[in-house]
Amino acid sequence: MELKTHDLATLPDLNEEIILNFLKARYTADIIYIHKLCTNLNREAPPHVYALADFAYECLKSNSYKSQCCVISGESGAGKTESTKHFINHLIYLCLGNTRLELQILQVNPLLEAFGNATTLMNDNSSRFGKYIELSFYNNKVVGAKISEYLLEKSRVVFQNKGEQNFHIFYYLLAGLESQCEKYALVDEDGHHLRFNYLNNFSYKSYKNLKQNLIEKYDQLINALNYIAFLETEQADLFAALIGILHVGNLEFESNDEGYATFINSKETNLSLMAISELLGINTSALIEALTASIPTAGGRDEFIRNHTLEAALDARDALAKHVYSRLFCWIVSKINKTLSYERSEKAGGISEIGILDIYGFEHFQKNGFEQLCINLANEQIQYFFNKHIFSLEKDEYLKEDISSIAITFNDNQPLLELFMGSSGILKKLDDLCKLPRATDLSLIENFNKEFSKNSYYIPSKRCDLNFTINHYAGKVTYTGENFLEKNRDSLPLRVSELLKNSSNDIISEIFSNGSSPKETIYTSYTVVSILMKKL
Ligand SMILES: Nc1ncnc2c1ncn2[C@@H]1O[C@H](COP(=O)(O)OP(=O)(O)OP(=O)(O)O)[C@@H](O)[C@H]1O
Repeated sequence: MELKTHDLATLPDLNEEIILNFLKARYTADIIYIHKLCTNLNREAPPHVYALADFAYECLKSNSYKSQCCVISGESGAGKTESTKHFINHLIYLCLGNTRLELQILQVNPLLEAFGNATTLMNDNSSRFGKYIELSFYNNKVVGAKISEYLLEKSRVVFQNKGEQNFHIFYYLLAGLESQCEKYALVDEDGHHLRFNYLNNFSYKSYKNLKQNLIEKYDQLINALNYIAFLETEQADLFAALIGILHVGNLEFESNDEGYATFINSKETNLSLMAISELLGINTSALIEALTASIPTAGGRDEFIRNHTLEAALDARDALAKHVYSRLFCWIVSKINKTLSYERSEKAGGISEIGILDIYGFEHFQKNGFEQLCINLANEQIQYFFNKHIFSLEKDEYLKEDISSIAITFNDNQPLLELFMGSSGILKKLDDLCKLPRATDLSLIENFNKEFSKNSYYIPSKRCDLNFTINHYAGKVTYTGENFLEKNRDSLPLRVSELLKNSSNDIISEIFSNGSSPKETIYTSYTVVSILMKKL
């Protein structure tokens, strides 16, 4: 096929066949990524992510160092993360990138993807967090970078839906640390691979075919960690903590005659207990006590030790795993930021920034939970931002020029944002009910149905169940309110966090010594979406 144009939008007819033939022709001719075509606002440049990066860079230079922001959007699997990487790659190319800092910036993505991405039904490498990357420029050269991360999907650490996986890092470690399988208790006393409950869709049969690839990924990860200045001792503590999390998932409990949780003593659970003591560096008999009973807290409601039900013990166990993982993730990001930071005072005045926002795309699965609700709400925010800029501002422009005959209509999603984030909206109700000890997921959904049924964006279930449907800009999505309260509370028993604070694993004790991180308040969903809104 002869390529008459590089811009599909200029073709008179456009269908799937034409698009695929066009892409194949470009691929065969090897003209997909050519940096030099997209420089100095080249008029001949094709519509391309490189051309966009070039445009941002030129605006920054020509606009007296005016900072720029690029928002990348699209549904899950659309190519946002890949585009972000190409965008940054081209910016570095434009700065004639060859400094150590620039090479470090290029290593950030594989590192973050190992810890923050996972295989989902829609994408083998789906981002399970949102990120905003700011590159700082001084005299048109990159002098530093900063990453902000949002709303890591921590529930994935303890459970994955059918056909999905846990965060990539766990599989890289299983392959990469195989030669040290005894140290990490990856095999039992007969030398058989241990099965980890937190990798619920993982089978060692399929792992055999993937192993080589996973080892390569592990090696790349080590390179990236070394390059971004993670010390060897830090890497050892980090990996110990991560494998420790997998062993936490193998702690099992049962309900005794009185309805209280007791630890199941077995060969497997004892092996994991020993591994936890070694890897997470905590006293495991104190851990079992902390998972099966709460002690009174100063000013708290309880005066006596309260034994946990089986459900409460399992929740406490999973909360431990989720909190350790999410704090490790924050720790990694802050460590990266330290390496990539620069002395602001030295360069005061002439600094400008290009920011790139890449969040997880809109999701619509067969079963959608609290995580999908937060992700889709964040995407509604981005849609609102687009509407405002593309339609509203365009409309104002027309009116300014007295062109009133062109009717511009668009679906304004502001009422939907109000439904969620208004002062008596869904998120406020959720937070309010989280404070009531007797509230249940069912009473929460009943409350939603009572309050919001009249809102055209909210459709209650016809059955008396936990489902409700939201009329999103991208279509209707039915959510199940299962575990909404628990996930929004996101609390860690005090005794467990005390144990972690005193851990002999240096990273664990560090990340639990600084009190609760700001994101771990019960207002999780509300806060995160608000922060994102401010960024836009
Ligand atoms: N420019 C590209 N070149 C080649 N493959 C691509 C490109 N963009 C996307 N892909 C393919 O599509 C997959 C999904 O892309 P990507 O992870 O960037 O999607 P996303 O929009 O960030 O999704 P999510 O919201 O789930 O994170 C990639 O793993 C890759 O296989």
